[in-house]
Amino acid sequence: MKQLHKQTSLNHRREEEMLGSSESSPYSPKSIKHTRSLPRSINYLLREQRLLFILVGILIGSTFFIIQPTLSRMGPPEPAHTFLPRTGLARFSGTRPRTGRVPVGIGGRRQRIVVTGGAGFVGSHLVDKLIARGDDVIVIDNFFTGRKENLVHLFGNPRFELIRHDVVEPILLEVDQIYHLACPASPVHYKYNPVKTIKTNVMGTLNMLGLAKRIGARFLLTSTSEVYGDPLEHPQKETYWGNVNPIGERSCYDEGKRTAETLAMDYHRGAGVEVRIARIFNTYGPRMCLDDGRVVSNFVAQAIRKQPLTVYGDGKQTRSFQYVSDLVNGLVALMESEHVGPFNLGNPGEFTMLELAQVSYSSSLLSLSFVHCFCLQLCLFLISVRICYDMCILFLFIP
Ligand SMILES: O=c1ccn([C@@H]2O[C@H](COP(=O)(O)OP(=O)(O)O[C@H]3OC[C@@H](O)[C@H](O)[C@H]3O)[C@@H](O)[C@H]2O)c(=O)[nH]1
Repeated sequence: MKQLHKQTSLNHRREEEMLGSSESSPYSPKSIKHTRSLPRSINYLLREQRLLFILVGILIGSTFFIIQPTLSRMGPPEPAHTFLPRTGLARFSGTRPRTGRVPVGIGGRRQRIVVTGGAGFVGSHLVDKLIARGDDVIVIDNFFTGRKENLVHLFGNPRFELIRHDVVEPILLEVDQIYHLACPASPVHYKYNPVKTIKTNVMGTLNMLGLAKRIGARFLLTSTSEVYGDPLEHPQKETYWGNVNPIGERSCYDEGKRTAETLAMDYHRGAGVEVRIARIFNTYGPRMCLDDGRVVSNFVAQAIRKQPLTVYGDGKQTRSFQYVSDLVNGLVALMESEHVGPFNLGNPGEFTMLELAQVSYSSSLLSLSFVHCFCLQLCLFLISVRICYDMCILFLFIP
């Protein structure tokens, strides 16, 4: 401590001496530099028209920065499929620019879309379509019936995000469109926990409609043909109000979806939310679970396992079946249209469950006979190759 103190005092003294000497000298190096460098820099600027070049450079730079935002607004025309929301924010801000305010560096033309239930059978096909056309897609799913395998091919895609979230809880996101699919749809699954099913339909739809209202997004509800209950009219038009049992085993789904439709229309009429309502009829296609419990997957699973096909009741009840890609095209077309709905999405051709069973049975026979045929031909080919080989050995090497 002592030594340190000593050194400090010595240094202090040296500094004082240096300061004193510089003050006492009338020509300190600093002041000389200052007085001489100022006119020299001005001279340098004025020589060889340097100042002129600097001014011209500033002029060109400012012109570019003034004109550039105007040019970026005059971008190429939007592709036919893009939709830009005209509600919500437009009402609050009077005249909303078509692309909205987007941070620098983000392409303002792409749409940001939420798909609830996007890891499910229909949802994952919808996500594929939206990603393929160039949109940014956020999937919300609680994986009750949805599976990550349905979306695993999109995991590396920078325009895709997956959030594990249950729609019965609120969530805040900034998007242009909301496709609301989240709800178990197979009778086996929705009857498994009926209270949860109706909660998902009511609370989940309420939360997503609240989000749509808050951010000015367009909202599409995937309702169901089951809102017609046990219909007394065939085929069912959208104007038919249905024949639904409010206390039955299926009511959690039927009445849940009917309430969801009511909520959508109330938000539309009361809060000006742009809604679309699709009533989806029976659908089939890839990514249906074999244990889904619906008639198509049941028949396929039974045919593969060579079990008898189970037809419930007398088998005379009719259904129509559409392929999943047709449904997805319909959902997107409805979202982009001006039709609020409700709008039936299905195949117009109906047939009975007995007819479906017959078709499934003949198809399974066909596929079996094809496999058998192929195996038989393969065996014959291998046997003939072996015979040729033996014959060659016999004639060439045996004297
Ligand atoms: O193994 C089976 C399964 C089902 N069925 C019958 O096949 C018919 C279709 O039943 P599904 O379970 O496939 O589907 P449902 O038509 O009852 O409900 C469906 O309707 C439309 C969608 O929106 C709903 O998500 C879905 O629940 C019913 O009459 C059912 O009794 C069989 O005969 N055998």
